[in-house]
Amino acid sequence: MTPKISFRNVSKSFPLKGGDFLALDRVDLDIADREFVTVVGPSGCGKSTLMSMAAGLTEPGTGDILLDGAPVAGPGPDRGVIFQQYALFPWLSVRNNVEFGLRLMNLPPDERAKRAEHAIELVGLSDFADALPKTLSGGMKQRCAIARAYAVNPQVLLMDEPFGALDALTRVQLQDQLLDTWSRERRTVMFITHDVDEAVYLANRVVVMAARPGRIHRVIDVDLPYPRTEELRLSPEFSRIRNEVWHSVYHQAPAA
Ligand SMILES: Nc1ncnc2c1ncn2[C@@H]1O[C@H](COP(=O)(O)OP(=O)(O)OP(=O)(O)O)[C@@H](O)[C@H]1O
Repeated sequence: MTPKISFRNVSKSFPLKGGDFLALDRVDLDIADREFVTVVGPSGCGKSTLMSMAAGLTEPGTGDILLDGAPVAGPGPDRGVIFQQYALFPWLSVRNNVEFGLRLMNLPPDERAKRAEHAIELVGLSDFADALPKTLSGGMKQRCAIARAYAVNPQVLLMDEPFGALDALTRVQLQDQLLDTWSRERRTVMFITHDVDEAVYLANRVVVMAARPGRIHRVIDVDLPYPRTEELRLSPEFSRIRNEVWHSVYHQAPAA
């Protein structure tokens, strides 16, 4: 089956004074349709650059990035992008923030309203649909950002440290919320995080990257059932995979 997203021999350099800096070196990765893949690795290993290329916001230097087998040629409504900073419009209510992306799709107003309503319900924000972002907690703002991405009905969600700014408890709650949303309306997800527990809890597979140059170090299968639960999080099987990921992040041999 054609992978949903493919990185084929992707390298990327950025110009630096006195020469180029190789940020990503020959990355090969296939992500299957409806798979949940998390990406971890040391700071500067190129996680955001990789995701930005899948989003069509950054061009690969060499190699190919394919979506359903066709080259990515810029951003598109088939990919929803969610960053750590909530990127909500402060003057718009939750409902209007969620509807914003739909306006660009030229949908009739009643269809727009219906879709926004559904996405807001999906992330559990129905009681706050008319609230302004400044009255919401960080977790609620991020749920609003997720609803906005979902409303456009993208096949792929690209999430760059979306819970990075949240406290530990809110973060865990949003992980459950995201998995609940994903299990009800499954999309292909590529999710970047610095948090090894989060990476294992969410994913089908964890991609561990290494730095200097940025590259894929290991891909670790998370052979644990969904729904993921607190019990599972505290289980020996979870610990085993978590330790394996932790070890491969923190004890990387330098590149040959
Ligand atoms: N536009 C740019 N110009 C020059 N260098 C860049 C640019 N974007 C990224 N880099 C460099 O490429 C490398 C990878 O950056 P990237 O942000 O992708 O890493 P990351 O793994 O997401 O880091 P972090 O975990 O700290 O967010 C870094 O060394 C960074 O300085």
